[in-house]
Amino acid sequence: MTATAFSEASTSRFARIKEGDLDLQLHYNDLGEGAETVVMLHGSGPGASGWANFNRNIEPLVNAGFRVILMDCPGWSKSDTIVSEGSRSNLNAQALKGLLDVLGLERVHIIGNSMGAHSTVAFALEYPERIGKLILMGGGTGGPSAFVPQPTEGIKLIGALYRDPTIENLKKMMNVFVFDASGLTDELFQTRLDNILSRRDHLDNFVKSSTLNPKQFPDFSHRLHEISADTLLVWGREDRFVPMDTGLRLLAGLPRAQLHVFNRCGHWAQWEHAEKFNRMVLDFLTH
Ligand SMILES: O=C(O)/C=C/C(=O)/C=C/C=C(\O)C(=O)O
Repeated sequence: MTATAFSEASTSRFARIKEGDLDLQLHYNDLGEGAETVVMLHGSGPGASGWANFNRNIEPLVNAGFRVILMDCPGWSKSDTIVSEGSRSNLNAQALKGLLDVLGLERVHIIGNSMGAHSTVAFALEYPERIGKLILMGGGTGGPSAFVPQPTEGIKLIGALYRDPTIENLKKMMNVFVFDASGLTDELFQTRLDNILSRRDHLDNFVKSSTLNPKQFPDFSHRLHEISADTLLVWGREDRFVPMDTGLRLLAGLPRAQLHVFNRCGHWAQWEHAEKFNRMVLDFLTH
Protein backbone atom coordinates (compact mmCIF):
# COMPACT_ATOMS: atom_id res chain seq x y z
CA MET A 1 0.00 0.00 0.00
CA THR A 2 1.49 3.41 -0.90
CA ALA A 3 0.66 6.90 0.40
CA THR A 4 -1.54 7.56 -2.61
CA ALA A 5 -3.54 4.41 -1.93
CA PHE A 6 -5.04 5.58 1.34
CA SER A 7 -6.70 8.63 2.80
CA GLU A 8 -8.36 9.56 6.07
CA ALA A 9 -11.81 8.97 4.57
CA SER A 10 -11.04 5.59 3.00
CA THR A 11 -9.52 4.21 6.21
CA SER A 12 -12.08 5.68 8.63
CA ARG A 13 -13.89 3.14 10.88
CA PHE A 14 -16.14 3.13 13.94
CA ALA A 15 -16.42 0.60 16.77
CA ARG A 16 -18.77 0.35 19.74
CA ILE A 17 -16.78 -0.51 22.84
CA LYS A 18 -18.07 -1.66 26.22
CA GLU A 19 -15.24 -1.83 28.69
CA GLY A 20 -15.99 -1.57 32.41
CA ASP A 21 -18.07 1.57 32.90
CA LEU A 22 -17.31 2.81 29.35
CA ASP A 23 -19.93 2.36 26.64
CA LEU A 24 -18.81 4.48 23.68
CA GLN A 25 -18.50 4.74 19.95
CA LEU A 26 -14.86 5.22 19.00
CA HIS A 27 -13.49 6.39 15.69
CA TYR A 28 -10.25 4.94 14.33
CA ASN A 29 -8.32 4.64 11.10
CA ASP A 30 -7.22 1.18 10.03
CA LEU A 31 -4.38 0.83 7.53
CA GLY A 32 -2.25 -1.94 6.13
CA GLU A 33 -2.11 -5.63 6.82
CA GLY A 34 0.42 -7.56 8.81
CA ALA A 35 1.01 -9.96 11.64
CA GLU A 36 2.13 -7.08 13.89
CA THR A 37 0.05 -4.01 14.68
CA VAL A 38 1.16 -0.54 15.71
CA VAL A 39 -1.38 1.63 17.53
CA MET A 40 -0.85 5.41 17.48
CA LEU A 41 -2.35 7.60 20.22
CA HIS A 42 -2.62 11.35 19.65
CA GLY A 43 -2.12 14.32 22.00
CA SER A 44 -4.64 16.44 23.88
CA GLY A 45 -4.66 19.66 21.86
CA PRO A 46 -8.01 20.93 20.55
CA GLY A 47 -8.72 19.46 17.11
CA ALA A 48 -6.09 16.73 17.50
CA SER A 49 -6.76 13.28 16.03
CA GLY A 50 -4.77 10.23 15.06
CA TRP A 51 -4.67 11.44 11.46
CA ALA A 52 -3.72 15.04 12.36
CA ASN A 53 -0.87 13.92 14.62
CA PHE A 54 0.57 11.01 12.62
CA ASN A 55 -0.16 11.57 8.92
CA ARG A 56 3.61 11.80 8.23
CA ASN A 57 4.37 8.52 10.00
CA ILE A 58 1.90 5.96 8.67
CA GLU A 59 3.26 5.14 5.22
CA PRO A 60 6.72 3.74 6.17
CA LEU A 61 5.16 1.38 8.72
CA VAL A 62 2.46 0.18 6.33
CA ASN A 63 5.06 -0.31 3.60
CA ALA A 64 7.21 -2.31 6.03
CA GLY A 65 4.30 -4.71 6.62
CA PHE A 66 2.70 -3.41 9.80
CA ARG A 67 -1.00 -2.89 10.36
CA VAL A 68 -1.52 0.62 11.75
CA ILE A 69 -4.46 1.66 13.94
CA LEU A 70 -4.97 5.35 14.78
CA MET A 71 -7.40 5.53 17.70
CA ASP A 72 -9.20 8.81 18.33
CA CYS A 73 -9.49 9.03 22.11
CA PRO A 74 -12.89 9.63 23.77
CA GLY A 75 -13.51 13.37 23.52
CA TRP A 76 -11.56 13.92 20.26
CA SER A 77 -12.39 13.97 16.58
CA LYS A 78 -15.21 11.62 15.53
CA SER A 79 -15.18 9.57 18.77
CA ASP A 80 -17.95 10.10 21.32
CA THR A 81 -17.49 12.95 23.72
CA ILE A 82 -16.95 12.49 27.46
CA VAL A 83 -16.33 14.36 30.71
CA SER A 84 -13.29 12.95 32.52
CA GLU A 85 -13.34 13.44 36.28
CA GLY A 86 -10.47 11.08 37.06
CA SER A 87 -7.31 10.07 35.22
CA ARG A 88 -7.70 10.70 31.51
CA SER A 89 -4.59 8.60 30.91
CA ASN A 90 -6.40 5.59 32.42
CA LEU A 91 -9.65 6.42 30.64
CA ASN A 92 -7.86 6.34 27.27
CA ALA A 93 -6.11 3.09 28.25
CA GLN A 94 -9.48 1.52 29.07
CA ALA A 95 -10.88 2.70 25.73
CA LEU A 96 -7.91 1.19 23.90
CA LYS A 97 -8.41 -2.14 25.71
CA GLY A 98 -12.05 -2.10 24.52
CA LEU A 99 -11.02 -1.34 20.93
CA LEU A 100 -8.34 -4.06 20.84
CA ASP A 101 -10.89 -6.60 22.11
CA VAL A 102 -13.38 -5.60 19.41
CA LEU A 103 -10.65 -5.89 16.76
CA GLY A 104 -9.36 -9.19 18.18
CA LEU A 105 -5.83 -7.83 18.64
CA GLU A 106 -4.00 -9.63 21.45
CA ARG A 107 -0.74 -7.68 21.53
CA VAL A 108 0.26 -4.38 19.91
CA HIS A 109 3.16 -1.95 19.74
CA ILE A 110 2.11 1.55 20.77
CA ILE A 111 3.34 4.98 19.67
CA GLY A 112 2.01 7.70 21.97
CA ASN A 113 2.32 11.44 21.53
CA SER A 114 2.04 13.65 24.65
CA MET A 115 -1.35 12.69 26.19
CA GLY A 116 -1.09 9.60 23.97
CA ALA A 117 2.23 8.77 25.65
CA HIS A 118 0.72 9.25 29.14
CA SER A 119 -2.08 6.90 28.04
CA THR A 120 0.40 4.35 26.67
CA VAL A 121 2.10 4.12 30.08
CA ALA A 122 -1.30 3.74 31.79
CA PHE A 123 -2.13 0.95 29.30
CA ALA A 124 1.21 -0.80 29.91
CA LEU A 125 0.62 -0.73 33.67
CA GLU A 126 -2.99 -1.98 33.43
CA TYR A 127 -2.62 -4.54 30.64
CA PRO A 128 1.06 -5.61 30.48
CA GLU A 129 0.21 -8.80 28.57
CA ARG A 130 -1.20 -6.75 25.67
CA ILE A 131 1.92 -4.71 24.80
CA GLY A 132 4.90 -5.24 22.52
CA LYS A 133 7.29 -2.29 22.24
CA LEU A 134 6.53 1.30 23.27
CA ILE A 135 7.49 4.61 21.69
CA LEU A 136 6.75 7.69 23.80
CA MET A 137 7.10 11.25 22.50
CA GLY A 138 6.80 14.36 24.63
CA GLY A 139 5.00 12.52 27.41
CA GLY A 140 4.63 9.29 29.40
CA THR A 141 3.80 10.63 32.81
CA GLY A 142 2.43 13.72 34.43
CA GLY A 143 4.15 15.20 37.45
CA PRO A 144 6.47 18.05 38.25
CA SER A 145 9.38 19.49 36.30
CA ALA A 146 12.54 20.30 38.22
CA PHE A 147 13.37 23.17 35.87
CA VAL A 148 10.28 24.61 34.20
CA PRO A 149 7.36 26.30 36.01
CA GLN A 150 4.05 24.54 35.47
CA PRO A 151 1.67 24.77 33.78
CA THR A 152 4.13 25.37 30.97
CA GLU A 153 3.56 28.18 28.47
CA GLY A 154 2.35 25.65 25.88
CA ILE A 155 -0.20 24.04 28.20
CA LYS A 156 -1.50 27.52 29.12
CA LEU A 157 -1.97 28.26 25.40
CA ILE A 158 -3.86 24.97 24.91
CA GLY A 159 -6.20 26.02 27.75
CA ALA A 160 -6.77 29.45 26.15
CA LEU A 161 -7.57 27.80 22.80
CA TYR A 162 -10.05 25.41 24.40
CA ARG A 163 -11.83 28.32 26.09
CA ASP A 164 -11.69 30.68 23.09
CA PRO A 165 -11.21 28.75 19.81
CA THR A 166 -10.14 31.49 17.40
CA ILE A 167 -7.59 31.41 14.57
CA GLU A 168 -5.46 33.89 16.57
CA ASN A 169 -5.32 31.60 19.59
CA LEU A 170 -4.65 28.58 17.36
CA LYS A 171 -1.69 30.36 15.76
CA LYS A 172 -0.33 31.42 19.17
CA MET A 173 -0.48 27.82 20.34
CA MET A 174 0.97 26.25 17.18
CA ASN A 175 3.82 28.78 17.00
CA VAL A 176 5.02 27.63 20.42
CA PHE A 177 4.24 24.00 19.60
CA VAL A 178 6.97 23.52 16.98
CA PHE A 179 10.53 24.86 16.89
CA ASP A 180 10.32 26.15 13.30
CA ALA A 181 6.85 27.54 12.65
CA SER A 182 7.62 28.33 8.99
CA GLY A 183 6.37 24.83 8.04
CA LEU A 184 2.90 25.56 9.39
CA THR A 185 0.78 26.37 6.33
CA ASP A 186 -2.50 28.28 6.12
CA GLU A 187 -4.07 25.01 5.00
CA LEU A 188 -2.85 23.26 8.16
CA PHE A 189 -4.21 26.06 10.37
CA GLN A 190 -7.56 26.03 8.56
CA THR A 191 -7.94 22.24 8.68
CA ARG A 192 -7.12 22.27 12.37
CA LEU A 193 -9.55 25.14 13.07
CA ASP A 194 -12.31 23.32 11.14
CA ASN A 195 -11.66 20.20 13.25
CA ILE A 196 -11.83 22.28 16.42
CA LEU A 197 -15.04 24.09 15.53
CA SER A 198 -16.81 20.97 14.27
CA ARG A 199 -16.99 19.55 17.82
CA ARG A 200 -17.89 22.28 20.33
CA ASP A 201 -19.07 19.50 22.67
CA HIS A 202 -15.49 18.19 22.89
CA LEU A 203 -14.21 21.69 23.75
CA ASP A 204 -16.85 22.25 26.44
CA ASN A 205 -16.24 18.83 27.96
CA PHE A 206 -12.47 19.29 28.03
CA VAL A 207 -12.88 22.59 29.91
CA LYS A 208 -15.41 20.97 32.26
CA SER A 209 -13.06 18.03 32.88
CA SER A 210 -10.08 20.29 33.62
CA THR A 211 -12.20 22.26 36.11
CA LEU A 212 -13.40 19.09 37.87
CA ASN A 213 -9.88 17.64 37.93
CA PRO A 214 -6.94 19.83 36.88
CA LYS A 215 -4.60 16.81 37.11
CA GLN A 216 -5.98 14.78 34.19
CA PHE A 217 -2.60 13.10 33.68
CA PRO A 218 -1.28 11.56 36.92
CA ASP A 219 2.34 11.04 37.87
CA PHE A 220 3.32 7.41 37.20
CA SER A 221 6.98 7.86 38.27
CA HIS A 222 6.70 5.49 41.24
CA ARG A 223 5.36 2.65 39.04
CA LEU A 224 7.61 2.92 35.98
CA HIS A 225 9.83 0.05 37.19
CA GLU A 226 6.87 -2.33 36.64
CA ILE A 227 7.04 -1.88 32.85
CA SER A 228 9.34 -4.43 31.24
CA ALA A 229 8.67 -3.49 27.59
CA ASP A 230 11.45 -2.13 25.39
CA THR A 231 10.78 1.59 25.18
CA LEU A 232 12.04 4.32 22.88
CA LEU A 233 11.64 7.82 24.33
CA VAL A 234 11.74 10.70 21.85
CA TRP A 235 11.87 14.35 22.89
CA GLY A 236 12.33 17.76 21.35
CA ARG A 237 15.06 19.75 23.09
CA GLU A 238 12.96 22.88 22.69
CA ASP A 239 9.69 21.30 23.90
CA ARG A 240 7.72 24.14 25.56
CA PHE A 241 4.72 21.94 26.46
CA VAL A 242 6.12 18.92 28.31
CA PRO A 243 9.71 19.72 29.28
CA MET A 244 12.61 17.45 28.55
CA ASP A 245 13.29 16.55 32.17
CA THR A 246 10.07 14.51 32.07
CA GLY A 247 11.92 12.40 29.49
CA LEU A 248 14.87 12.05 31.87
CA ARG A 249 12.49 10.94 34.64
CA LEU A 250 11.09 8.28 32.29
CA LEU A 251 14.60 7.22 31.29
CA ALA A 252 15.56 6.79 34.94
CA GLY A 253 12.39 4.88 35.82
CA LEU A 254 11.72 2.58 32.86
CA PRO A 255 14.07 -0.43 33.08
CA ARG A 256 14.37 -0.96 29.30
CA ALA A 257 14.25 2.60 27.97
CA GLN A 258 16.51 4.57 25.66
CA LEU A 259 16.14 8.29 24.92
CA HIS A 260 16.67 10.24 21.72
CA VAL A 261 16.59 14.05 21.90
CA PHE A 262 16.15 16.00 18.64
CA ASN A 263 17.58 19.50 18.63
CA ARG A 264 15.69 22.29 16.81
CA CYS A 265 12.53 20.43 17.81
CA GLY A 266 9.46 21.35 19.83
CA HIS A 267 6.56 19.19 21.01
CA TRP A 268 5.80 17.48 17.69
CA ALA A 269 8.92 15.37 17.02
CA GLN A 270 7.05 12.89 14.79
CA TRP A 271 5.99 15.76 12.51
CA GLU A 272 8.97 18.13 12.82
CA HIS A 273 11.58 15.43 12.16
CA ALA A 274 9.34 12.92 10.42
CA GLU A 275 11.88 11.21 8.16
CA LYS A 276 14.45 10.56 10.85
CA PHE A 277 11.74 9.70 13.35
CA ASN A 278 10.26 7.14 10.95
CA ARG A 279 13.67 5.51 10.36
CA MET A 280 14.30 5.30 14.11
CA VAL A 281 10.89 3.78 14.77
CA LEU A 282 11.27 1.14 12.07
CA ASP A 283 14.72 0.23 13.29
CA PHE A 284 13.48 0.01 16.88
CA LEU A 285 10.46 -2.14 16.00
CA THR A 286 12.30 -4.55 13.73
CA HIS A 287 15.48 -5.26 15.75
O1 LIG B 1 -0.68 18.24 29.40
C1 LIG B 1 -0.01 17.30 28.95
O2 LIG B 1 0.82 16.70 29.64
C2 LIG B 1 -0.21 16.88 27.56
C3 LIG B 1 -0.42 17.75 26.56
C4 LIG B 1 -0.72 17.26 25.23
O3 LIG B 1 -1.08 16.10 25.05
C5 LIG B 1 -0.67 18.18 24.13
C6 LIG B 1 -0.69 17.69 22.86
C7 LIG B 1 -1.02 18.45 21.73
C8 LIG B 1 -1.11 17.87 20.49
O4 LIG B 1 -0.49 16.74 20.18
C9 LIG B 1 -1.86 18.47 19.40
O5 LIG B 1 -1.81 17.98 18.28
O6 LIG B 1 -2.51 19.50 19.66
